[in-house]
Amino acid sequence: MTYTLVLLRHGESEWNAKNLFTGWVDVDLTEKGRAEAVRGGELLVEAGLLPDIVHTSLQRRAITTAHLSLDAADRHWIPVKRSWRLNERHYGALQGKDKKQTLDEYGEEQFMLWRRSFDTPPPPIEDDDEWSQSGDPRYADLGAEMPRTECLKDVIARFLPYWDAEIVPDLQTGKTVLVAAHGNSLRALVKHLDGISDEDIAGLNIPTGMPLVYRLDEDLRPTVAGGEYLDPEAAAAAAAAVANQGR
Ligand SMILES: O=C(O)[C@H](O)COP(=O)(O)O
Repeated sequence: MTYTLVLLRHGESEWNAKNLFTGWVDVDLTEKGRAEAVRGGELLVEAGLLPDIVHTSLQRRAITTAHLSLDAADRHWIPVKRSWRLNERHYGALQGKDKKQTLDEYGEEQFMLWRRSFDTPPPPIEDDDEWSQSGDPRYADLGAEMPRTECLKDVIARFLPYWDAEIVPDLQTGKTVLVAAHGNSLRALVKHLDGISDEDIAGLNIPTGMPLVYRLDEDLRPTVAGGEYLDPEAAAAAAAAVANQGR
């Protein structure tokens, strides 16, 4: 018995296209991002992988990606669960900043610490910053849990309770589970599934709009390390482009 989990990072967003740090800012998809989402759904059909349930973040780019892919796969009707715990990593005071300008201003080492280190968060965002989520009604119940910056370690800490309580039980009923989320919330999940070290996770990048399939054994260990992209060549090229953002 194996469980089937499909991970899908949202398609290209407006701020991916502009090369801006996004985090919890609720930007939309570009036309290219919408096409990626539709293509993701077509790849699911071609692989015979039809999701029975979908989990998304509370952010438009993941919600719309899930909808467009499932629509293309004629699975627009399946149950959906959403949680802030699947949101992108909160990028703190970097939200809204240009990645290249940030690299030029702070240098390679600091840029990569903020972007890919396991446990160094960017400076926190001020509540009156134009890109703060303070006062956003969708996070009203979070209270003191509402992040103002996060490193990957923080994302893992807020993501794992949702994984254990909501996603694992769905997998264990034999459902094909789609998780439509974000570059860094999916890096948190992949790190957990594959047991990637705190150092090595820095080198892992997740491309937009490319379904990544994990078959998990009964102990929730991947039968193939790293899972399998449905379009591996396109995924490798797109992951390299993510790694090079800011350059
Ligand atoms: O929040 C963002 O800017 C992106 O979704 C992820 O960015 P990163 O690849 O620079 O972490």
